[in-house]
Amino acid sequence: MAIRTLDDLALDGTSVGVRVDINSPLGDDGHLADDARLRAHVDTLSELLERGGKVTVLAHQGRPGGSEFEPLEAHATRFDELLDAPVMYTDATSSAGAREAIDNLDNGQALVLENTRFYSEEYMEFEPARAAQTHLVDRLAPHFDAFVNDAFAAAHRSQPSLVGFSHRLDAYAGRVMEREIDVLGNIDQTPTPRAYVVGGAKVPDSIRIIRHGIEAGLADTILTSGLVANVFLMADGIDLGEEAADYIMEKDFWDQIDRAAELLAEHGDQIELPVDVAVKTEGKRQEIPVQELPTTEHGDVMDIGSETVDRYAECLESTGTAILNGPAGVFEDPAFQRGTKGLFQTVADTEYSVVGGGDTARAIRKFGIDGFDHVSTGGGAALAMLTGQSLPAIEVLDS
Ligand SMILES: Nc1ncnc2c1ncn2[C@@H]1O[C@H](COP(=O)(O)OP(=O)(O)OP(=O)(O)O)[C@@H](O)[C@H]1O
Ligand SMILES: O=C(O)[C@H](O)COP(=O)(O)O
Repeated sequence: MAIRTLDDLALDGTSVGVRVDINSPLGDDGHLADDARLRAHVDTLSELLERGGKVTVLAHQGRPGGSEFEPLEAHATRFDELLDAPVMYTDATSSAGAREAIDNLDNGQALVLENTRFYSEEYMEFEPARAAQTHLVDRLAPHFDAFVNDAFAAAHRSQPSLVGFSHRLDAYAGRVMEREIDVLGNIDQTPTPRAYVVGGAKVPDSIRIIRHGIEAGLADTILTSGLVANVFLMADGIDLGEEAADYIMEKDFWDQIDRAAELLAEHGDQIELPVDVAVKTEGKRQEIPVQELPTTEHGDVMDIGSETVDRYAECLESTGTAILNGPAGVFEDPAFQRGTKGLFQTVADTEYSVVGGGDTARAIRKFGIDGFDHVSTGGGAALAMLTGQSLPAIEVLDS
């Protein structure tokens, strides 16, 4: 891949359109509940500003109709605090007013445009050449001298602001994009043996990651946890009880039990399942060996048990690379954090560790776990890369 980076971009009063991904969880009153994605882009934006660029930031927040579909004013205010340069905001994306604000920027000043998804074409996916003709790109491109894409977390979307500008302007990867491509695009070069530590609740995605990891020869061992492990346990013939079965049914994951059974039949020697689990009994955590399931009084299976954490830790001791996606349990509930905390700490202590997933990254921050070699900013994008798919917004940067 030949992707130009900020090292290849000469800046001297240059007007740069920069696509970032600052799509963030919002509090009830619309404030930013987590600014991690904004902080991730500080290096790229500071570098462009310090080197004399006139920086216009494009980004989305939420999805049309969703509760987090909000303006970017709070994001602009936070950038103003995080960056050593003035950051302005305009509540327009490509109107005459927005274009005038871009043209009025001085060297070293930044402007955040309004949520790109307030404009309807932005929530559609196009071939890059067609995306370059959309109104948003058509109106803004003449006001930029160059385009920087730093929005790795949205790189799996072929939406206008992500793939269109690269057809009209010289395009470069920002520092976040560069590092993500470097790490996730070179997983096959990391120390072996490799373990995929797969948990969380997106069972179909996880099963795709596991199959690709094994079949592409990337993963030597799979350590399952979270809801993913529950599905594998059921596929292995374990009766988890009525509540767990109802939950799998409610999530429409019934057919995933067959997918998991196929994987166990083909590659069972590489896939580890929990030996004990934590359930909710009268509101409290209770750990039960898997062989003792189902018990009549317990509720849903909410976490992996301590014995499983120890066994997985032993396995990771001889692992060169651990790739982690998905919490080991319902970590939002204090009674079911133990598995996630224990397992994540062990992964962080592995020789080389890579982490992907929005909730996974949130759990890491919540528990203050340090020591990972790479924490991806991407959820769906990291997942797409780990399953060997090519990402449209990265493809168009390849010159
Ligand atoms: N045993 C379980 N039963 C039900 N839910 C679980 C279980 N274990 C973990 N979870 C849930 O999984 C969710 C996170 O899983 P998910 O697959 O979305 O992670 P991620 O890939 O890091 O996140 P994102 O989707 O934001 O990229 C958490 O909300 C957690 O409560
Ligand atoms: O949060 C994400 O994964 C990215 O910002 C992409 O958002 P989307 O799934 O709404 O396109």
